[in-house]
Amino acid sequence: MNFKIAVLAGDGIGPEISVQGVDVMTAVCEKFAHQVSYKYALCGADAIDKVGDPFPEETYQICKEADAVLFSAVGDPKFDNNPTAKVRPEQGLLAMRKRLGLFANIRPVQTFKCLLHKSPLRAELVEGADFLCIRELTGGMYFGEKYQDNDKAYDTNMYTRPEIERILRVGFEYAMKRRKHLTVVDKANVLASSRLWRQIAQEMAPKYPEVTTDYMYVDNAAMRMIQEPTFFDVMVTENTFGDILTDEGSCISGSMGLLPSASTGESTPVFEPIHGSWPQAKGLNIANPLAQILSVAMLFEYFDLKAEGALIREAVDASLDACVRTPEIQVEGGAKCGTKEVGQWIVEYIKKK
Ligand SMILES: NC(=O)c1ccc[n+]([C@@H]2O[C@H](COP(=O)([O-])OP(=O)(O)OC[C@H]3O[C@@H](n4cnc5c(N)ncnc54)[C@H](O)[C@@H]3O)[C@@H](O)[C@H]2O)c1
Ligand SMILES: CC(C)[C@H](C(=O)O)[C@@H](O)C(=O)O
Ligand SMILES: [Mg+2]
Repeated sequence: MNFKIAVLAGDGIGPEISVQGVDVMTAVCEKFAHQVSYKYALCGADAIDKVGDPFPEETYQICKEADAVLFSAVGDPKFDNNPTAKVRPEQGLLAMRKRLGLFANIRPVQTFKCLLHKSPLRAELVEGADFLCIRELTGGMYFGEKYQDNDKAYDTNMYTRPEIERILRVGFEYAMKRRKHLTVVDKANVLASSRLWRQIAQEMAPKYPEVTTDYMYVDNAAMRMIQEPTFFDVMVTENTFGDILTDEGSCISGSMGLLPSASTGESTPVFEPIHGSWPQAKGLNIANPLAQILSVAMLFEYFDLKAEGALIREAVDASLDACVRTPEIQVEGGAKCGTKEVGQWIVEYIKKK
């Protein structure tokens, strides 16, 4: 392959983890004789500060022309603490997803054997948990009509049939490739939008007779995820619910810094950690780069380059086993490692293989 990669590092810990993702990408490309070139582009608060737009047109063009985007994180306290700011870093991320038509966000929730005790849940409970959350990414409340004044505000949770059908199809197809169990997560007992989701899912289910399809209210799903995470194989849900449930999912793995994702759809796919810019950790070399690095593994797998993805996963497992870990998942008495040390250990492992 001759990869053209757009790199959007963003804000907070974004630039630090981005470097590690790029270095891993380069190392794997060298190993497997792929060509790779990078174009760096502005987004988020950084882009607002520099050009006044969280997703400048130039960034869009760079993404559009790339084979894939390696995205890190956006967000800054100066906007988080100013609820009336009209231009916000997160709008850049949403604009990227919308303009690239990335309606399907694949968020795997997995456990690592040596990290089972790092979960706030009992190790025996999370052991073996391995599911995908398919999160709809370009619809719902995030993109529906909004209004805000000093006395009233609303967001509209709107979904159309084609939007629902295409994301459910992704859910059924992933279920077919996995353990053939799809859980449709909704709030159909209250929300009209959820009732349409459930109606369409019921229409589609007979086309996938091998898949066991069940329906679960989101409040129950939030409980079941920590009560019996091994219950799930593939869950499919709307934008807002998927956002919330996957942060919860990171507690199954043991850290927010472990969950990668792939945002796919009509145009250039984006590979991005599920976590944010963790501004408090900016520049401290403590952010876990594994969510970013595993996003690179998902990038290769998206292009059906399985050995490349597998090598990254092997290197990540080896780093964890060797206790080359960032502080939040380090063992007592373990070596002091940071973002760079973990990333570069993985790069060296790949080079030596
Ligand atoms: N995709 C994105 O760019 C994205 C996602 C979520 C939040 N945000 C933005 O990030 C900013 C901070 O939001 P937040 O504090 O709610 O969420 P966050 O994900 O940035 O941080 C929440 C907590 O998760 C942990 N964490 C996050 N990343 C980690 C990593 N790489 N390694 C280890 N631990 C990690 C930390 O304990 C942190 O306190 C806000 O501006 C928010 O809008 C952006
Ligand atoms: C920053 C925010 C817009 C974003 C989302 O809600 O989609 C983030 O939380 C995520 O999970 O990627
Ligand atoms: Mg989120």
